[in-house]
Amino acid sequence: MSGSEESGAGGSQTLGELGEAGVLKDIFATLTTTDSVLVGPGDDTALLAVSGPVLATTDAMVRGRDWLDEWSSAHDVGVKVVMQNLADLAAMGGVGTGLLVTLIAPGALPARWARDLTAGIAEISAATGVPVIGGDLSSSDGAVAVSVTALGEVPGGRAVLRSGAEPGQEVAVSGSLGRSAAGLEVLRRSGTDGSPSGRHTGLGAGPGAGPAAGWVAYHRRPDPDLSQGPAAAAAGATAMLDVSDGLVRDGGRIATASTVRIDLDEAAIGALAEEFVSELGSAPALDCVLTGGEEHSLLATFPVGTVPPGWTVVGHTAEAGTAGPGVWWRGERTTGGGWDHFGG
Ligand SMILES: Nc1ncnc2c1ncn2[C@@H]1O[C@H](COP(=O)(O)OP(=O)(O)OP(=O)(O)O)[C@@H](O)[C@H]1O
Ligand SMILES: Cc1ncc(C[n+]2csc(CCOP(=O)(O)O)c2C)c(N)n1
Ligand SMILES: [Mg+2]
Repeated sequence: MSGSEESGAGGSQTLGELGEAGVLKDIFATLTTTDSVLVGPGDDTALLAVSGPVLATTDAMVRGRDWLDEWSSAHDVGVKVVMQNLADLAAMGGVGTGLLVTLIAPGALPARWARDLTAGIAEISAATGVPVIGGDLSSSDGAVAVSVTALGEVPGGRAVLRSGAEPGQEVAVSGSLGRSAAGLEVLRRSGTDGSPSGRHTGLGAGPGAGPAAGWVAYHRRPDPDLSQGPAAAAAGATAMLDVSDGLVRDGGRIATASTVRIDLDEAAIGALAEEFVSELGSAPALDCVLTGGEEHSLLATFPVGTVPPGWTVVGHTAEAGTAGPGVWWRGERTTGGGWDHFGG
């Protein structure tokens, strides 16, 4: 949001100086709406017209845990935290109807950062047609956290749960795997010491050139094809989720919820890893595909022969058997890897 970064009341102002009303005024000025928003931001609650069952999900990002200021701009964080939520809606076969945004930050935070965050949120909101309908502000002694709650609906009328997979079905992914993790790895290798190569410039995709720059850009602002959620539901997907914590960990969630075994296809996974091999090496490349989080591509199961166009088959389901539900790779159950906020 280059425009408002330069406009407004000076570039060095803090949230404390702007005050709550000032911050809200800035935020409201950037927002767009839709016909189903009967009352938008500014009252005690929003009022939404809905025509059926409502999807509800929430996802938060915390500075130092989910992003580093050296690697991601506030605009990146805004885009990403909304996309995480919209991907969860898509993973049910749904689309968004409204977003609630909470910002918790110290008074010393530059107002420019909050404006840039809001610009990122407003940009993805406008691009996807999902309006911000409200939110909350609170302060902290230093932590910065952004939480988004998304409401949605299921256009096809059938929400796709994690629990519907059956033995003998195909397991497929709607887009890339490992790009966000590869981008994070490129950023890690470039360092966080403030050197020019490790700094977010806000201009290009960041460190590296060619494909690596694309992975970094994807890590900062994931761009999964959200339309594949409703498309998969319409095609008869039996189970679905978005890959936020890694193929193995998230695949395990479908396996457990559905009581099936998922066998990953070595050739298909190897082909997806190929993109990363020359830059990262073979083992890290494979690791990105198997355990990389924050991708937000959709992972779904389909009866054989019904996988929709644009999806890549990465495995199949089988009876859980005496070993129980789980994900199998190269003939063995795999449990390790993937993201866990508390390290489990
Ligand atoms: N603090 C909480 N209180 C109540 N329910 C929670 C809480 N945290 C998570 N859940 C629920 O647990 C389930 C798993 O949450 P999780 O955040 O892992 O979702 P996910 O879709 O697997 O991951 P992601 O949020 O990265 O997309 C969800 O149904 C979520 O609503
Ligand atoms: C500085 C920094 N370190 C690590 C990561 C990686 N990371 C953070 S949360 C997450 C999984 C999804 O979380 P959730 O399940 O809450 O949506 C991953 C893979 C990052 N983005 N930035
Ligand atoms: Mg999810």
